[in-house]
Amino acid sequence: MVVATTIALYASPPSTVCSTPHQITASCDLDLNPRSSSSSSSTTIGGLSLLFKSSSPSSSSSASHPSLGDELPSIRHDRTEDHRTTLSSSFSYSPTKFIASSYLKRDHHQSPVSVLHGPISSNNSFTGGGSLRVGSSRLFNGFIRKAVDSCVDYETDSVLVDEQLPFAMDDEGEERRQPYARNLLRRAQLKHKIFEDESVIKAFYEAEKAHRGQMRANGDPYLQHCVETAILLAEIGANATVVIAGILHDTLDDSFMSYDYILRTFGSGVADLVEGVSKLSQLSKLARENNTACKTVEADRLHTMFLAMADARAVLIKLADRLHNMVTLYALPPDKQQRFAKETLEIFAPLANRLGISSWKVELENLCFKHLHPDQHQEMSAMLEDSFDEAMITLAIEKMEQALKKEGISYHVVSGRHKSLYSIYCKMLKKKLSMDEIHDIHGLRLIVDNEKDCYKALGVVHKLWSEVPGKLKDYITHPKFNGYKSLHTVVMGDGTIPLEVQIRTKEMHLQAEFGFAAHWRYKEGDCKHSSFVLQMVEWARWVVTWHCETMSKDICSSEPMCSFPSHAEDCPFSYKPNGNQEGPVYVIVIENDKMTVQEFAASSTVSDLLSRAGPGSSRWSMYSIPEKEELRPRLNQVPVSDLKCKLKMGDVVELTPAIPDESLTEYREEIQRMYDRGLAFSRPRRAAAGTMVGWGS
Ligand SMILES: Nc1nc2c(ncn2[C@@H]2O[C@H](COP(=O)(O)OP(=O)(O)OP(=O)(O)O)[C@@H](O)[C@H]2O)c(=O)[nH]1
Ligand SMILES: Nc1ncnc2c1ncn2[C@@H]1O[C@H](COP(=O)(O)OP(=O)(O)OP(=O)(O)O)[C@@H](O)[C@H]1O
Repeated sequence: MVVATTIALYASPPSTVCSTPHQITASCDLDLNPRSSSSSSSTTIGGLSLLFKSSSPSSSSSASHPSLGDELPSIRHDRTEDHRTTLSSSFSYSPTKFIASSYLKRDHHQSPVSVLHGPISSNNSFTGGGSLRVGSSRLFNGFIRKAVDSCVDYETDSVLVDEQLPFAMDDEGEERRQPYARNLLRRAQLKHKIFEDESVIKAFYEAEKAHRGQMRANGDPYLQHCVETAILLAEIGANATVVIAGILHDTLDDSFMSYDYILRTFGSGVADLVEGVSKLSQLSKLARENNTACKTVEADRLHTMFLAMADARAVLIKLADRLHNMVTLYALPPDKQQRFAKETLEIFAPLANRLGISSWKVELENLCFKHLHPDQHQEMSAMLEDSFDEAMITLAIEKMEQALKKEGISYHVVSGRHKSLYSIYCKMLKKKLSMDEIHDIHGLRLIVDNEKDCYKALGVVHKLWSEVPGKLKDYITHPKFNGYKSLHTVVMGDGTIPLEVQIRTKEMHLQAEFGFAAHWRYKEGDCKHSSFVLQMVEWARWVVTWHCETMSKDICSSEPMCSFPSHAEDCPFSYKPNGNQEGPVYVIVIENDKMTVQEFAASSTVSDLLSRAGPGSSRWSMYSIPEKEELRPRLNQVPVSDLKCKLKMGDVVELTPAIPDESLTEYREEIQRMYDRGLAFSRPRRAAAGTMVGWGS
């Protein structure tokens, strides 16, 4: 059965809600009525809202987002009834968003990457059928194409998708042998057409073989985790390469499967991504074991390192992996739950935020909150279950639309959101407020054409609802220090619930989502990010956004609505992977079982690192290293053989590898000899002899 899939992107805030699995989308022209025979789900990415609308005779369920978590069991979907829910029974949490947009009326000749676009029609976009449509929009031909050239494997994608597979499928035989696997695959296929892709099916059976017999702590077959991870990726619009890498993401670490095998079977695009995820997993494990994430500076470096050292898509896979692990965290012992939740809150939720995948960020944060502060979580969930008023937001959007039309004010998007549980909790703590004093639990955002319309629309809002005195903020006349512009007001919505309304133009909105006043920076508070970090984040967001763009069958003649504000030719935030060699490198240094994340200037070498470690802190001389490999510092687990070797982002340098007990005497002697030479080297340098291997500094 062919399922037509439409991907729509809206300029709306990332969705945040914790009381309901329903997404409600209001629209003037398109049939986005949740009760119609189409099903849809939304998520946000790159600050964009993505609406996946899938019209299929079988999709009879109401519009719903695939839900995650188990905040509010009373509204849990029956997984047998709703094929949009994820496979695990513990999933029920879902963000909600309310969007009404005159953009829905726009034709489909638009680049889906633009932040303020309406829906992009894209039949079969999940099948990856046809080659990837790189360069189909001017915007894409320009900056993004250049920026991602070196890291996105669109060639590989198209090969995978278009050509005959270089292997014989034996899935029928496999199916007979592993009926549970067949069921798992069928259910994944019901959720996403991409799971009907031959290469994805092949990956599924490879993963099944690789993980056969392995079980998760919650009793599920391991394969289930691989599929759930891939489903999460498919849900944000990932293409076959990423979904395949998602299915195989644990094979390098947890099975017999080798990089070479993945390379031969699926190509370098998939193999490199799986390797990237494996490296991220190792780093994250190191950080977790060393509590590194608790230290702000180091956590910050880790965020940047994650984005910089791997293709941003590997980070996406790692995030999906972590999200599913968080959903099933209940199955681990309490101390592990705490460690994982802490690390997720400190590393992965901010990463999701930086990448603009707010629905994942919200889900991760709420799950962490639940594990780290179960009492507060429960108390707040109960309170919010009463106070969240979904219908009020839908109604308010409708009223606003009607009033704007009546006044002849054209608008682009009216969107609404509930504030997430965790966000409310943080705001209460930060501002020492009670829940009643938080006035933006319910919020609307209106995006209009020009500044004049902002003020006109404000008048409309104040006519519709009564203004809460003292809450009007005119950041247009008086922009914030970071350049943030918008009008904010709080009104009493229908009933007694306050409603925050933000009104801005497209340009102001782009500034608020990306660039200097970007929401992720606002949320990270006072951190002073170097321009390198800012560029890295913007670049990673672009890679991710670009990646989604390729998912949609863009129309070649599409004219970008407005270009990304911070990525003009001379934009200081435009990260150029090849051009910008000046950024620092972050390296993990392990010495005496202590891990630090250190920053080095670009082009620094192992020798620079050793000299920083200093003679007192390490037994290595910066000029020479022992002949015995076991005694050498290790760079990414390999004994260093060249002190001039350049450090790369994310390298792991072990200064004090474990020495086997039985050889201690022998090693001590060698260390002593090395010290003697090291001292000699601090005077005029001479060639190392005997057991030493000499390297120039
Ligand atoms: N992207 C971005 N959004 C911002 C920024 N500053 C404020 N906002 C948005 O505007 C909302 C309210 O900000 P303000 O009106 O300044 O309110 P406040 O005094 O900080 O706090 P409350 O009034 O308690 O919400 C925030 O919840 C954000 O959604 C910014 O610098 N960047
Ligand atoms: N009034 C609103 N209408 C629509 N979306 C909003 C509104 N206010 C914030 N958002 C968006 O909701 C998402 C979640 O934001 P969140 O509620 O966590 O923080 P915030 O309200 O922006 O900031 P703070 O917690 O400091 O008040 C963000 O993408 C934000 O841009």
